[in-house]
Amino acid sequence: MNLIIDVGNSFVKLAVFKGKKLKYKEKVKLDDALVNIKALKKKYNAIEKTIISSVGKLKKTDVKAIAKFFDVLVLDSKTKLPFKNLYKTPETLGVDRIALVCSAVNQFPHKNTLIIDAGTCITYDFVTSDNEYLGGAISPGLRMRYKSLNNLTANLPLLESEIPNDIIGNSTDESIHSGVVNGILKEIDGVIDTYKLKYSDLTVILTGGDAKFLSKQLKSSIFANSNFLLEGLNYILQFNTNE
Ligand SMILES: Nc1ncnc2c1ncn2[C@@H]1O[C@H](COP(=O)(O)OP(=O)(O)O)[C@@H](O)[C@H]1O
Ligand SMILES: CC(C)(COP(=O)(O)O)[C@@H](O)C(=O)NCCC(=O)O
Repeated sequence: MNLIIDVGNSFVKLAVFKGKKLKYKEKVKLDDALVNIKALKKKYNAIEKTIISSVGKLKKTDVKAIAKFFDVLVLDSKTKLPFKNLYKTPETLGVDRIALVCSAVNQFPHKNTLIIDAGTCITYDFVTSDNEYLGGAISPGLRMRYKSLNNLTANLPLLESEIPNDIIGNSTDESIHSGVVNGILKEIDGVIDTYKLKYSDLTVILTGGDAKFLSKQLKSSIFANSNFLLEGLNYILQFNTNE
Protein backbone atom coordinates (compact mmCIF):
# COMPACT_ATOMS: atom_id res chain seq x y z
CA MET A 1 0.00 0.00 0.00
CA ASN A 2 1.09 3.57 -0.71
CA LEU A 3 0.40 6.70 1.30
CA ILE A 4 0.07 9.86 -0.79
CA ILE A 5 0.74 13.22 0.85
CA ASP A 6 -0.21 16.30 -1.16
CA VAL A 7 0.56 19.55 0.65
CA GLY A 8 -1.21 22.46 -1.06
CA ASN A 9 -1.41 26.07 0.06
CA SER A 10 -4.82 25.62 1.75
CA PHE A 11 -5.07 21.95 2.69
CA VAL A 12 -3.09 18.72 2.97
CA LYS A 13 -4.66 15.80 1.12
CA LEU A 14 -3.84 12.32 2.43
CA ALA A 15 -4.70 9.20 0.45
CA VAL A 16 -4.12 5.46 0.69
CA PHE A 17 -3.78 3.41 -2.50
CA LYS A 18 -3.63 -0.36 -2.88
CA GLY A 19 -1.97 -0.76 -6.26
CA LYS A 20 -3.89 1.64 -8.52
CA LYS A 21 -7.01 1.65 -6.34
CA LEU A 22 -7.83 4.56 -4.05
CA LYS A 23 -8.89 3.06 -0.70
CA TYR A 24 -9.17 6.17 1.45
CA LYS A 25 -8.67 9.93 1.34
CA GLU A 26 -8.99 12.88 3.66
CA LYS A 27 -8.34 16.60 3.65
CA VAL A 28 -6.70 18.20 6.70
CA LYS A 29 -5.11 21.45 7.80
CA LEU A 30 -1.30 21.44 7.77
CA ASP A 31 -1.08 21.62 11.58
CA ASP A 32 -3.05 18.37 11.91
CA ALA A 33 -1.27 16.47 9.13
CA LEU A 34 1.33 14.65 11.21
CA VAL A 35 -1.18 13.39 13.78
CA ASN A 36 -3.46 12.13 11.00
CA ILE A 37 -0.55 10.45 9.19
CA LYS A 38 0.32 8.60 12.40
CA ALA A 39 -3.32 7.50 12.70
CA LEU A 40 -3.27 6.24 9.10
CA LYS A 41 -0.13 4.22 9.83
CA LYS A 42 -2.03 2.47 12.63
CA LYS A 43 -5.19 1.94 10.56
CA TYR A 44 -3.42 0.68 7.41
CA ASN A 45 -0.38 -1.24 8.61
CA ALA A 46 0.25 -2.47 5.03
CA ILE A 47 1.45 1.02 4.02
CA GLU A 48 5.12 0.76 3.13
CA LYS A 49 5.87 3.66 0.85
CA THR A 50 4.87 7.27 0.72
CA ILE A 51 5.31 10.14 -1.70
CA ILE A 52 5.31 13.73 -0.51
CA SER A 53 4.44 16.59 -2.85
CA SER A 54 4.60 19.95 -1.14
CA VAL A 55 4.06 23.44 -2.50
CA GLY A 56 2.97 24.53 0.98
CA LYS A 57 4.72 25.16 4.28
CA LEU A 58 5.60 21.58 5.22
CA LYS A 59 8.59 21.62 7.58
CA LYS A 60 11.76 19.56 7.02
CA THR A 61 11.30 18.16 10.52
CA ASP A 62 7.87 16.84 9.48
CA VAL A 63 9.41 15.11 6.46
CA LYS A 64 11.99 13.54 8.78
CA ALA A 65 9.25 12.38 11.15
CA ILE A 66 7.31 10.81 8.25
CA ALA A 67 10.49 9.08 7.02
CA LYS A 68 10.66 7.26 10.38
CA PHE A 69 7.40 5.45 9.53
CA PHE A 70 7.67 4.83 5.78
CA ASP A 71 10.01 4.62 2.83
CA VAL A 72 9.67 8.24 1.52
CA LEU A 73 9.98 9.74 -1.95
CA VAL A 74 9.97 13.54 -1.82
CA LEU A 75 8.89 14.79 -5.23
CA ASP A 76 11.23 17.43 -6.67
CA SER A 77 12.62 18.60 -10.00
CA LYS A 78 15.14 15.74 -10.03
CA THR A 79 12.58 12.92 -9.69
CA LYS A 80 12.39 10.56 -12.70
CA LEU A 81 9.29 11.53 -14.72
CA PRO A 82 7.38 9.90 -17.58
CA PHE A 83 7.33 13.04 -19.80
CA LYS A 84 9.71 15.56 -21.36
CA ASN A 85 9.71 18.80 -19.39
CA LEU A 86 10.16 21.88 -21.63
CA TYR A 87 9.40 24.43 -18.87
CA LYS A 88 12.19 27.04 -18.98
CA THR A 89 12.62 26.97 -15.20
CA PRO A 90 11.97 23.31 -14.26
CA GLU A 91 13.50 23.83 -10.81
CA THR A 92 10.79 26.39 -9.92
CA LEU A 93 7.88 24.43 -11.41
CA GLY A 94 5.37 23.48 -8.69
CA VAL A 95 5.64 19.78 -7.86
CA ASP A 96 1.83 19.61 -7.74
CA ARG A 97 1.83 20.63 -11.41
CA ILE A 98 4.39 17.90 -12.16
CA ALA A 99 2.05 15.36 -10.55
CA LEU A 100 -0.93 16.58 -12.60
CA VAL A 101 1.05 16.16 -15.82
CA CYS A 102 2.09 12.63 -14.77
CA SER A 103 -1.54 11.77 -14.13
CA ALA A 104 -2.45 13.06 -17.61
CA VAL A 105 0.24 11.12 -19.49
CA ASN A 106 -0.73 7.99 -17.55
CA GLN A 107 -4.50 8.27 -18.03
CA PHE A 108 -4.60 10.01 -21.44
CA PRO A 109 -1.45 8.86 -23.27
CA HIS A 110 -0.82 10.43 -26.70
CA LYS A 111 -3.48 13.10 -26.17
CA ASN A 112 -3.13 16.86 -26.15
CA THR A 113 -4.25 17.47 -22.58
CA LEU A 114 -4.97 20.61 -20.59
CA ILE A 115 -5.18 20.09 -16.83
CA ILE A 116 -6.93 22.77 -14.81
CA ASP A 117 -6.46 22.63 -11.04
CA ALA A 118 -8.86 24.93 -9.19
CA GLY A 119 -7.17 25.12 -5.79
CA THR A 120 -5.72 28.04 -3.83
CA CYS A 121 -4.49 29.18 -7.24
CA ILE A 122 -5.90 28.06 -10.55
CA THR A 123 -3.17 26.35 -12.55
CA TYR A 124 -3.31 25.42 -16.23
CA ASP A 125 -0.87 22.78 -17.50
CA PHE A 126 -0.56 21.57 -21.05
CA VAL A 127 1.07 18.36 -22.28
CA THR A 128 1.16 17.43 -25.97
CA SER A 129 0.32 14.12 -27.63
CA ASP A 130 4.11 13.75 -28.06
CA ASN A 131 4.52 13.65 -24.28
CA GLU A 132 6.07 17.12 -24.06
CA TYR A 133 5.08 19.41 -21.21
CA LEU A 134 5.03 23.02 -22.47
CA GLY A 135 3.81 24.93 -19.37
CA GLY A 136 0.54 26.78 -18.83
CA ALA A 137 -0.65 29.51 -16.49
CA ILE A 138 -1.20 30.47 -12.85
CA SER A 139 -4.10 32.69 -11.78
CA PRO A 140 -5.79 33.53 -8.46
CA GLY A 141 -8.16 30.88 -7.10
CA LEU A 142 -11.78 31.26 -6.01
CA ARG A 143 -11.20 32.00 -2.34
CA MET A 144 -8.15 34.12 -3.11
CA ARG A 145 -10.31 36.36 -5.31
CA TYR A 146 -12.96 36.81 -2.61
CA LYS A 147 -10.24 37.47 -0.02
CA SER A 148 -8.34 39.95 -2.14
CA LEU A 149 -11.48 42.04 -2.77
CA ASN A 150 -12.00 42.19 1.01
CA ASN A 151 -8.33 42.68 1.98
CA LEU A 152 -7.44 45.35 -0.53
CA THR A 153 -10.52 47.57 -0.22
CA ALA A 154 -12.18 49.57 2.54
CA ASN A 155 -15.79 48.56 1.90
CA LEU A 156 -16.06 45.10 0.40
CA PRO A 157 -17.16 42.27 2.71
CA LEU A 158 -15.60 38.79 2.77
CA LEU A 159 -18.19 36.41 1.32
CA GLU A 160 -18.45 32.64 1.03
CA SER A 161 -18.45 31.40 -2.58
CA GLU A 162 -21.89 31.34 -4.16
CA ILE A 163 -23.12 30.80 -7.72
CA PRO A 164 -24.42 34.24 -8.82
CA ASN A 165 -28.06 34.59 -9.78
CA ASP A 166 -27.29 36.73 -12.81
CA ILE A 167 -24.41 38.28 -14.72
CA ILE A 168 -25.84 41.65 -13.56
CA GLY A 169 -25.17 41.92 -9.82
CA ASN A 170 -27.96 44.08 -8.31
CA SER A 171 -26.40 44.38 -4.82
CA THR A 172 -22.87 44.51 -3.37
CA ASP A 173 -22.94 40.78 -2.58
CA GLU A 174 -24.36 39.81 -5.97
CA SER A 175 -21.84 42.08 -7.73
CA ILE A 176 -18.98 40.33 -5.91
CA HIS A 177 -20.34 36.85 -6.67
CA SER A 178 -20.84 37.80 -10.31
CA GLY A 179 -17.35 39.30 -10.60
CA VAL A 180 -15.56 36.44 -8.86
CA VAL A 181 -17.49 33.37 -10.01
CA ASN A 182 -18.44 34.54 -13.51
CA GLY A 183 -14.90 35.90 -13.85
CA ILE A 184 -13.41 32.46 -13.14
CA LEU A 185 -15.93 30.64 -15.36
CA LYS A 186 -15.31 33.02 -18.28
CA GLU A 187 -11.58 32.72 -17.72
CA ILE A 188 -11.65 28.92 -17.77
CA ASP A 189 -13.97 28.70 -20.79
CA GLY A 190 -11.89 31.36 -22.57
CA VAL A 191 -8.60 29.56 -21.90
CA ILE A 192 -10.07 26.24 -23.12
CA ASP A 193 -11.41 27.92 -26.31
CA THR A 194 -8.01 29.50 -26.99
CA TYR A 195 -6.16 26.16 -26.63
CA LYS A 196 -8.78 24.54 -28.88
CA LEU A 197 -7.98 26.96 -31.70
CA LYS A 198 -4.52 25.36 -31.83
CA TYR A 199 -5.32 21.84 -30.58
CA SER A 200 -8.84 20.98 -31.78
CA ASP A 201 -8.64 17.46 -30.27
CA LEU A 202 -7.96 18.84 -26.77
CA THR A 203 -8.76 16.72 -23.69
CA VAL A 204 -9.53 18.87 -20.63
CA ILE A 205 -9.37 17.75 -16.99
CA LEU A 206 -10.72 19.85 -14.13
CA THR A 207 -9.56 19.03 -10.61
CA GLY A 208 -8.84 20.72 -7.25
CA GLY A 209 -10.91 21.76 -4.25
CA ASP A 210 -13.20 24.01 -6.30
CA ALA A 211 -13.69 21.64 -9.25
CA LYS A 212 -17.12 20.41 -8.10
CA PHE A 213 -18.38 23.94 -7.49
CA LEU A 214 -17.25 25.16 -10.91
CA SER A 215 -17.69 22.16 -13.20
CA LYS A 216 -21.48 22.32 -13.67
CA GLN A 217 -21.36 26.00 -14.57
CA LEU A 218 -18.79 25.69 -17.37
CA LYS A 219 -19.88 25.71 -20.98
CA SER A 220 -16.89 23.64 -22.15
CA SER A 221 -16.95 19.87 -21.90
CA ILE A 222 -14.41 18.66 -19.39
CA PHE A 223 -13.60 15.57 -17.31
CA ALA A 224 -14.00 16.47 -13.63
CA ASN A 225 -11.85 14.29 -11.37
CA SER A 226 -11.16 15.37 -7.77
CA ASN A 227 -8.54 12.62 -7.36
CA PHE A 228 -6.45 13.46 -10.42
CA LEU A 229 -3.46 14.83 -8.51
CA LEU A 230 -3.50 11.99 -5.96
CA GLU A 231 -3.61 9.46 -8.81
CA GLY A 232 -0.65 11.23 -10.46
CA LEU A 233 1.39 11.02 -7.27
CA ASN A 234 0.59 7.34 -6.84
CA TYR A 235 1.70 6.78 -10.44
CA ILE A 236 5.01 8.62 -9.84
CA LEU A 237 5.65 6.46 -6.78
CA GLN A 238 4.99 3.30 -8.80
CA PHE A 239 7.06 4.62 -11.73
CA ASN A 240 10.03 5.24 -9.41
CA THR A 241 9.84 1.99 -7.49
CA ASN A 242 8.84 -0.44 -10.30
CA GLU A 243 5.94 -1.59 -8.14
N1 LIG B 1 -11.40 27.00 5.12
C1 LIG B 1 -10.96 27.11 3.86
N2 LIG B 1 -9.78 27.70 3.61
C2 LIG B 1 -9.31 27.81 2.36
N3 LIG B 1 -9.98 27.35 1.27
C3 LIG B 1 -11.17 26.75 1.47
C4 LIG B 1 -11.71 26.60 2.75
N4 LIG B 1 -12.88 25.94 2.62
C5 LIG B 1 -13.06 25.70 1.31
N5 LIG B 1 -12.04 26.19 0.60
C6 LIG B 1 -11.92 26.10 -0.88
O1 LIG B 1 -10.86 25.21 -1.22
C7 LIG B 1 -10.11 25.77 -2.29
C8 LIG B 1 -8.68 25.21 -2.22
O2 LIG B 1 -8.75 23.87 -2.61
P1 LIG B 1 -7.54 22.85 -2.62
O3 LIG B 1 -7.54 22.19 -3.96
O4 LIG B 1 -7.60 21.96 -1.44
O5 LIG B 1 -6.30 23.82 -2.48
P2 LIG B 1 -4.73 23.52 -2.33
O6 LIG B 1 -4.47 22.24 -3.10
O7 LIG B 1 -4.11 24.71 -2.97
O8 LIG B 1 -4.44 23.38 -0.88
C9 LIG B 1 -10.21 27.30 -2.09
O9 LIG B 1 -10.14 28.00 -3.32
C10 LIG B 1 -11.60 27.46 -1.45
O10 LIG B 1 -12.58 27.81 -2.40
C1 LIG C 1 1.13 27.75 -8.51
C2 LIG C 1 1.11 27.06 -7.15
C3 LIG C 1 1.25 28.12 -6.05
C4 LIG C 1 -0.24 26.34 -7.01
O1 LIG C 1 -0.38 25.85 -5.69
P1 LIG C 1 -1.83 25.41 -5.11
O2 LIG C 1 -2.82 26.41 -5.51
O3 LIG C 1 -2.16 24.07 -5.76
O4 LIG C 1 -1.66 25.26 -3.63
C5 LIG C 1 2.26 25.99 -7.05
O5 LIG C 1 2.18 25.10 -8.12
C6 LIG C 1 3.63 26.64 -7.05
O6 LIG C 1 4.10 27.09 -6.03
N1 LIG C 1 4.27 26.75 -8.24
C7 LIG C 1 5.57 27.32 -8.40
C8 LIG C 1 5.67 28.17 -9.66
C9 LIG C 1 5.48 27.42 -10.95
O7 LIG C 1 4.80 26.39 -11.00
O8 LIG C 1 6.06 27.88 -11.97
